[in-house]
Order: sequence, then structure tokens, then C-alpha cells
Amino acid sequence: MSLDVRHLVKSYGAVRVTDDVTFSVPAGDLVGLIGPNGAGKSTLFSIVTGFLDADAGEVSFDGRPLHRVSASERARRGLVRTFQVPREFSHLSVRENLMAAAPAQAGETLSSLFLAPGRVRREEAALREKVDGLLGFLNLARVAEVSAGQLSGGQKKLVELGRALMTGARTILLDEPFAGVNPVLIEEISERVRELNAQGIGFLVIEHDLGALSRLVTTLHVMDRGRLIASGPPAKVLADPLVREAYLGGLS
Ligand SMILES: Nc1ncnc2c1ncn2[C@@H]1O[C@H](COP(=O)(O)OP(=O)(O)OP(=O)(O)O)[C@@H](O)[C@H]1O
Repeated sequence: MSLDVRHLVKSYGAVRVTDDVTFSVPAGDLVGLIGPNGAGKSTLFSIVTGFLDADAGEVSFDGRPLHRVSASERARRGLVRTFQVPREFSHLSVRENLMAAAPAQAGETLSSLFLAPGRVRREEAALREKVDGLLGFLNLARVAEVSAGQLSGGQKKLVELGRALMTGARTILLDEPFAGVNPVLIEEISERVRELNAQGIGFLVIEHDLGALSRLVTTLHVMDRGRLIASGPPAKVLADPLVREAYLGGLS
């Protein structure tokens, strides 16, 4: 399902945090979004996934405009984000975190518990099977019963990915999946993303680890001070003098 962002504008006071941003994530593509601190990347994610309203511009998913569509409805349609700081339920186990991310089940209404017990049982069995499958796929089976708050940074990122997958997402926006993650788990997360992408799930990934991101994505978009300044294959984009200048400027 393609994601299309057209002429997106968002200001805080006099500062344009996203300034006429236009780009697409074609269905099933693997795309990176980079830029110096404060460039506007996370704000863009929040607008695309419905956590924040834009001042102007349009976001469409699968050809349908998302104007006034809530974040939860966007998730139901298959467009889901993760957060820079994972938002797991720290006191719940990893398994419970995944269960809690599933779309509403028939068993959650009291009436269907009485009127359709067979359906409720079937849905619960299917849910358990899905969670077991994901725990195995994400290499989290060993820690399934551990409180999510006790996991390493990288494992928490895997739980976030698992929670996104539980919703049935078709396009997932990952906000800094490698931040605070050790190199071994960075490779593991990358591999899982590649496998999911091979199954047709599209990704848009914000990341400051440009080496790991470049090995993962086919296209990079670069933001600087709210504007999109470059797009293309990673090697070409990272060699672009305008991009190098943006990063050096950001470091000074
Ligand atoms: N609620 C807000 N009110 C005012 N300014 C904000 C708000 N949220 C973000 N900003 C500002 O908007 C700009 C863009 O922030 P944003 O978090 O989108 O950047 P980013 O590219 O994701 O940065 P980083 O890589 O550091 O996470 C920053 O200057 C930030 O201070």
C-alpha cells in the first residue's frame, strides 16, 4: 500500500518544522528518512500517522486521503508507527504486550462471550498462535514471560516491532530502531525488517546510524530545517555536497 505525502506544512510559532514536504513510500518499499537533529523527521512521522495535525498538505494511504482520519483508524487501515523511546507496557510481560496490541477481539464484549462462545474461543486460539509465531520470529520466545521493562534497548525495539505487526500493519514507520541498540541486535532487527519487507510490508525508517540504515534501505530522503533537500539511492545521497553540508552545519 503506497504512502503519499504532498506539500506538508507544520509550524510552531514562526518556525516551519515541516516546510512543503512531498515524497512517497511505494507499496512494499524500504525507505529511510535522515537529517540532523531538529530537522523535523519525528514531527513528520506524527503527522503521517495521525498523532498531530498538519497546517496544510495531504497524506494519502493506498490512494485514500487521510484528512481527519484518527491515528487508531489509520492503524486499522494498516499504517502504524513505532516511537524513538519504546512505549511498551513495562510491567506487562513481552507476551502480554503483544496480546494487548491485537485489534479488538469478539471476547472483549460481554454479550459475545455468552452468545458466540465458539467464535471467542477460535479467535483466542488464533491470537495465541499469532503471538507464539511472532515471539519465535523476533527471537523473543526466551523472554516471553519477562516484564518488558526489564529488557535490553534492542529487545524493547523488537517488542515495538512485534506490537506493530500484531495490528496487521502493511506499512510501518520505525523511529530510530537502532538507537541505544548493540551492533548484534542492530543486525538482527535489520534482518527481521528485510524478511518482513520480502513479505510485502513497507517501511519508512528514521535513523541516525547512517551506515546500518544505508545497508537496509533502497532509497533515502534527507530533511534539513523542515525541508526535503535530497532523495535517491543511499550511496548517491550520502555523497551529495548539500547533504554533507547539512550534517556538518548541524554539528557546528
Ligand atoms: N510541540 C512542539 N512545540 C514547539 N516546537 C516543537 C514541538 N515539537 C517539536 N518542535 C520543534 O520542531 C523541530 C523539529 O523537531 P523533530 O523532533 O521533528 O526533529 P527530528 O528531526 O525528529 O529531530 P531528532 O533527530 O533530534 O529526533 C525542533 O526544532 C523541535 O524543537
